Amino acid sequence: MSPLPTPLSPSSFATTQLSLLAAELSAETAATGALLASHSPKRLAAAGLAVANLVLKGRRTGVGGRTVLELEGDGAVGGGGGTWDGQSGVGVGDVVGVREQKQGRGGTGGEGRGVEGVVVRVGKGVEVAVGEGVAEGEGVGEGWLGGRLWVVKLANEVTYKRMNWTMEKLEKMAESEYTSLTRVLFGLDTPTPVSRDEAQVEFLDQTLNDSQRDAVRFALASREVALIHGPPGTGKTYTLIELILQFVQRKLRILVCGPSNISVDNIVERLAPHKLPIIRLGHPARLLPSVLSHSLDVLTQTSEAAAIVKDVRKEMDAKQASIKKTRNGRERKAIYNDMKDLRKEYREREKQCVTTLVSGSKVVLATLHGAGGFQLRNEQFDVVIIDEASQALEAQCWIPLLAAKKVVLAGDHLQLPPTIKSLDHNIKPKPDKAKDKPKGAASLETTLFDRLLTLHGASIKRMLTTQYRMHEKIMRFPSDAMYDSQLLAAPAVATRLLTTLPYDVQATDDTTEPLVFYDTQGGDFPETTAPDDAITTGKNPTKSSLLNDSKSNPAEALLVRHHVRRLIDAGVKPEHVAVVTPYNAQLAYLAHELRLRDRFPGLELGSVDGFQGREKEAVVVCLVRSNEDGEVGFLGERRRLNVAMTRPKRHLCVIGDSETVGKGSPFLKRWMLHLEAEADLRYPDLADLQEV
Ligand SMILES: Nc1ncnc2c1ncn2[C@@H]1O[C@H](COP(=O)(O)OP(=O)(O)OP(=O)(O)O)[C@@H](O)[C@H]1O
Repeated sequence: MSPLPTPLSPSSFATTQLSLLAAELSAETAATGALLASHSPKRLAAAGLAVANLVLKGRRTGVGGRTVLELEGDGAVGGGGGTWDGQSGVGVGDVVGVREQKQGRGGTGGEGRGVEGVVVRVGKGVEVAVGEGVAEGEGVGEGWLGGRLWVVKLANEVTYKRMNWTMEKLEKMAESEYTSLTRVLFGLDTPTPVSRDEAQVEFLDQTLNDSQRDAVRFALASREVALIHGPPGTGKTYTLIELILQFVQRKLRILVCGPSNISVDNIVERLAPHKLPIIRLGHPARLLPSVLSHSLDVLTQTSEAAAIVKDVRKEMDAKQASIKKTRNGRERKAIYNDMKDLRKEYREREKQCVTTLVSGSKVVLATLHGAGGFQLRNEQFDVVIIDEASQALEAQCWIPLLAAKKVVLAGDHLQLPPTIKSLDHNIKPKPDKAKDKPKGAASLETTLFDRLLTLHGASIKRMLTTQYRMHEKIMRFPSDAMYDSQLLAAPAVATRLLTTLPYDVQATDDTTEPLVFYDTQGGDFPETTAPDDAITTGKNPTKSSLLNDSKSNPAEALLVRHHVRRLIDAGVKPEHVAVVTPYNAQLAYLAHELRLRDRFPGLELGSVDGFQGREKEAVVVCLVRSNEDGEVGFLGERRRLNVAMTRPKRHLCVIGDSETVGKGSPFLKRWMLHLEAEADLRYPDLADLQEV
């Protein structure tokens, strides 16, 4: 990352962001369009981008009067092969298309009728709240919705609107309008130095460790900006809860945001027991059930403040009933007019109710996107806290920041940044948009967290150093290679093994060993490039390849199966084991060729990127790359490897070719040497891995 000029003009920053965002949306739309045009629903499903072979089981009216389609796997087709298994890449909150799945061979995802909607639930099936396009009477057994269906992720243009609006506002802002926070965040001013005396704090939670206390003190004392750097498992959220309580004690009003609903709900859940007046903004369908009692939408119907709304609702219902009774045209018209007035009154009272609820809350929580809603338009906050800030686009962070006085960002810039499609050279934005991309501009991958560290240096940051997740031996390499050897394993986790799980696990070579390395060097475990219909048909040179020359390694996949079986045979529950690999083609191979999930129900298979923020008792990491040229592709991104190796609590098993991988980068070389020296090193024999 090259250092950004200091200081940076907010207006030219905004101009650059607007072009980058336009290129990103265009890349996202182009990628979706190309995939749909060139692949069958089944292939897209196999790659985790869609769910195929569904049927409509029912429909109901959801929150906000929207139609919710309840879809389930088609029993006639049987399991596997791309049917819904609860673990595809489609998740709650995603914008998706529900489409007719044409029968027969050769059909692509671009064919068939469809509607757009938002996923509101996933589980055995998938539920989608749809917008326009589903006829009222259309339902099970009728129209195209009565046939076989599939669900595919689409580009979400809505998420760009608020970012664009925010950047346009910043672009046009006169210098005299900049807040002191804005000036500091662009390096026009330096942050006010923090004096030690200001930072006397009586901690409410006595269990906070020293680095957590330091971070809280610093974030309380800083005037404009504080970064809390939380490496994996170091209690970032734990620390933020104390910080929020301390701010509230100081009579400050707080807005807490995160890039995803789950990041926000995580905080709501942990804040709830403290009985503060808190409000969670956001569509109830997208919130965790456990936080619904704090949802603004729900409170607008159930709280005391909601009484004024209820009265009008009753009157409206009564009028509605009286319309049915009267046949006189003039009377009807009069009632309709009354209804119109009542509806207006209803909306006004609802707005008033929202204002009462929001302004009465000490802590408001919303996604970064949600913070741009009408509910917060005239609200002032003393501090904005952004959790998982290194997973958020900077333009997204500015949605709550334009009017803020102070910001606390929590995150880890040494894990993966948000995924940026326009950086993927396999996806070409439309030619007319491509020219908008400014030369040498910062990338969307540079987060606010990164940029501020480069701009103001480590003095605006405090790092949490005790981790509560990994066995000491699992932690050692990431600590040394990524975090300046600063991590410490909390005593409760430092020596934890699978054999001390709270159920019976046999002591074996695997369960008593926190770090295992199967070195597949020697050429018996070669990688392969996923066969891809976009490549093999070669009909259209612009169309996108489904797995983007994703790699798989069938022999290493057998080794994964072998190791997972050994763990499970020793008594480890499948739900306590995850297999993580950077390559989607390998995931598809494990899921569909070896059918690992069917064999070991509860076992989780995931991509490294998708597993960020998660943890498991035992994790098998399969590196896949094995070739003579020492090509490692995106294994070369050390933040990705850092995420992969910091997910397990008690057992990490790495499967990889040390010869190939070690050539990839100095970081990978160092990791391979570390594993050879410190792990239980095994040289597998392909002959032992066949199915028995
Ligand atoms: N001071 C502490 N004493 C005891 N346990 C702690 C302490 N701080 C954090 N923990 C525990 O460590 C675990 C991780 O905490 P938390 O979820 O807050 O971490 P995080 O840094 O937000 O996680 P992630 O790495 O997923 O971002 C939790 O189980 C939490 O209870």
